[in-house]
This record gives sequence, structure tokens and C-alpha cells, in this order.
Amino acid sequence: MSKHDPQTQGCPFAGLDRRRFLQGLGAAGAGIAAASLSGGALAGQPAHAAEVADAPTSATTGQAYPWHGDKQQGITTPRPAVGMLVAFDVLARDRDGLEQLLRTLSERIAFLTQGGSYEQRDPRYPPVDSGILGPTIDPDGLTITLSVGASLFDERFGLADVKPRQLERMTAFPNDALDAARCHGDISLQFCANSEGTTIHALRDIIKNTPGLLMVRWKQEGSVPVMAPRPDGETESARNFLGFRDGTANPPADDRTLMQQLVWVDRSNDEPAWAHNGSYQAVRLIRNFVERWDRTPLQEQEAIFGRRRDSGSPMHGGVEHDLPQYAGDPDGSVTPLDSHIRLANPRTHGSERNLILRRPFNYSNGVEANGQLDMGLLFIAYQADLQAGFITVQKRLDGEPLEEYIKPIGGGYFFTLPGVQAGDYLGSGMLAAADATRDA
Ligand SMILES: C=CC1=C(C)c2cc3[nH]c(cc4nc(cc5[nH]c(cc1n2)c(C)c5CCC(=O)O)C(CCC(=O)O)=C4C)c(C)c3C=C
Ligand SMILES: [Fe+2]
Repeated sequence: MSKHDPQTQGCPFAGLDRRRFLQGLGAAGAGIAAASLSGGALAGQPAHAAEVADAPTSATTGQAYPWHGDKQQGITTPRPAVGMLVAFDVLARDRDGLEQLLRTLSERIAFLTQGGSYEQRDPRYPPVDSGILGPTIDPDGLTITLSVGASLFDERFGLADVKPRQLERMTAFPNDALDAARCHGDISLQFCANSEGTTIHALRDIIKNTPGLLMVRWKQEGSVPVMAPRPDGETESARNFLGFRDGTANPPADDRTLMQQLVWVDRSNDEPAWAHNGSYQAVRLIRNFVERWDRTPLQEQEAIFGRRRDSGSPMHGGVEHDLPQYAGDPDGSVTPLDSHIRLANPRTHGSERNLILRRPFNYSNGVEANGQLDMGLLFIAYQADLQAGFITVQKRLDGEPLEEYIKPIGGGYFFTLPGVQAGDYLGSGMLAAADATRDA
């Protein structure tokens, strides 16, 4: 490192050995200088974590969600910082091959979400896993949610008679420009975790353990900005790449009665019994034209969404979780009638049947050929009734002013399987129902 090194020019410590400099500083002056140099003295970081390439630390690597339960994890559990949706084609050729796949997936998900050590193999063979998390893996808040697409119910596996009634191949809405390479799939896996290494490691483990059974069709990674906790203990919704809080009006996931009505399939839905405790998953990859958005006046942005950008409050003011008032605003002079939130949820008699549970992640993929950033929203929503939920809401949004700034390019509809009990595997109820129908 020289004084004239372009990377260090203007730096007050240029030309000094960095470590000797830090060690030699007096206690009084060291704090600020060390923090600005290394990050080691920043709040929440141990003072000795001073090396550039030291692993960042996290207090949540031990977080684990239970594997057994009547419902899968990753739906009503809080959305962590990292999400990834991977759609697969099933290569298994028949029912027994599919059972083998579902058993293997269940066994891998159980291990990955609970954590543990990998078997050490004779080095003449390939190692058991990728090694990217080391020989012992922490659960790190990982959930892997398994869902099935309409194509799984074709002639290959004898499942046609037990298909969830509303499961269909996603068709295009008017503003869509769907890329066939990023649509549909026999199976989807939604990975959520506290860090990207954990989701990538899990995906590679699953691919390694399902040769000849499963092939990746498309994948989209996403993230949510992490925030410091507020001193008053209140929570705030994370922001999307258009700068607005996203998720504010989601139905509360800790309200079990409401979740049972809106999200989980049960006896009240006209669905096969095996599907109870499952849910419909609607996935959309929605490109955001961020350069155009960033040149749009704030008042226009807020009118498009129907919320204030900085606070996330309704247009009339207040705080994020205050309810928008539409009754006293019939002509939309406060919250425009064509604003995103008013179209998505007009809060009229009966519109509560159309509520959905959104679990979106921001994505950033690189750059388009024209130099524009390829960024957007990995939109994921869960509902017990796909028609009343996502499809009705999307039809209401068709033609909204936001369309000038967004372009849906991919996604699909899937059915999230019910959870799994000890000794069982995901999808066993579906296969048993199909076997029973065939034998009858
Ligand atoms: C079909 C369903 C929906 C799609 C697709 C969708 C895309 C989309 N949304 C935003 C940003 C925001 N959405 C907000 C609210 C909101 N969005 C939907 C549905 C879809 N959004 C609903 C049902 C709601 C809640 C409406 C209500 O009950 O008031 C908001 C406001 C804050 C919030 O409540 O989350 C924002 C911001 C983008 C950027 C986007 C596609 C790229
Ligand atoms: Fe929305």
C-alpha cells in the first residue's frame, strides 16, 4: 500500500501498517478511528473483530422452527432477511419415483432446518455437502416450504383425481410480459432464512441429494432490508425497491382464527381432505422500472400507492398502521380511487373475503442490455381460496397507474402441502388419496 495508491488517497492512515496503527492508538482516540477503519468497534460488533475478511457475526444463527406440525413453516412465520423461490421440474418417471423424491425432500428439509453435522467421508469421494457453511450447520431461521404445481397432476404420477380444485396453470394478466423460462413448475421450494449463505447451501444440498429426480426450472433470490429495533419496541414494515413500506395492511399472522379463514384450506373449502392445512401459493416476479420511478414527483408516487412514503401512513396522515378512511372520501380526493391500496382492498362489504397474506422479497438481478437495473419484487402470497384471493385482487389492480412502473415477467400458482408428522413425509396424504382412488 503506498501513499499514492488510488485506493488509499485521501485516507488519513495511508502509508501506515493498518494493524500496527490500530494497536498503537491510545484508548481515548482509538474508538472513533478504529470504527471508521474496520467496523470492529461498531455497535453490536465485538471489539476484536478487526480483520477485513473476518466473518460477520449474527446472534440468530441458532434460530430453528419446528419441523413437525399440521402446517408447513414459512407462511405465517415472520419473513426474515433472505428469501428465495425455486421452481423445479420433476424428473421421476412414476408414482414410486415421486414418493422417493418426496421422502428425500422431507428428510433433507428436516435436517437443514434443524441443523447438525455432516458425515465426514473418505476424501477419495466427493464430500457430502458443498461445505459453504462448514462441517456443522446452524438452522439460521431456515424454513423450506414445499408446494406443487398443476403440472404435477398430469398423467405421470396418477394424481389427476386428487388435484386441489383451484390449482391451475397461471395465465397472463393484461400488463404481463411473461417469460416462459421463468414461469410454472411441478414443484416450488420457498427458502427463507436469516442469511443468503443458508438458503444457497440448502438449495445445493437438495440438488445434490435428488439426482435424476428433480431439475431446477427457474430461481429467484430476494431480500428484505434489515432495520435496527426501534427504542419504543414498535415494529415497522420493510420497504420495497420503490421506497414504500410493503406489508402494512397484511392480515395479522398471529391471529390464528383469521389465518384459518384466509390462509389455510380446511373443511369450509371445497377441496380434497388431504389438502386440509395446505394453502395456495401465488408467485409473481414483478420488474420495477426504478429509474423512471426515481424521476417521478413524490406526490404522484404517494397517489399511486395511496400511502405516504416516509411514514407509510394513510394519505390523511397519522402512523403506519392507522386505517385508511374511505367512507368519508367517496370521490377519492384523499386516497385516489385508482390508488394501489384502494383497488387492492376497497374495504367494502364482502371484500374481506379477498384478503391475502403477502410475503414479498425485493430482488436485484443485475443490469438489462439497455443499462437499466433489473430490480423488482418477488411477490409471494398465500390464501385458502386462489380465486377469491390473488386472482380477484390482481383483476382489480389491472390497469392501475402503478403499471407504468412495473412489469410482471414470471411466476406461477402452486399448492403448499400440509405439514408433516413424526415418521411421515411431505405429500404422503396426497399419494395415499391417489392410491385409494385408483384402488377403489
Ligand atoms: C395481486 C396482488 C398484489 C400484487 C401483485 C401487488 C404488487 C405490488 N405491490 C407493491 C407495493 C405495495 N402494495 C401495498 C399494498 C397491497 N398490495 C396488495 C396486493 C398486491 N400487490 C394488497 C392486497 C395490499 C394491501 C391493501 C390494503 O389492504 O390496504 C402497499 C402499501 C402497504 C401495504 O399495505 O403493504 C405497497 C407499498 C408493489 C411495489 C407491487 C409490485 C411490484
Ligand atoms: Fe401491493
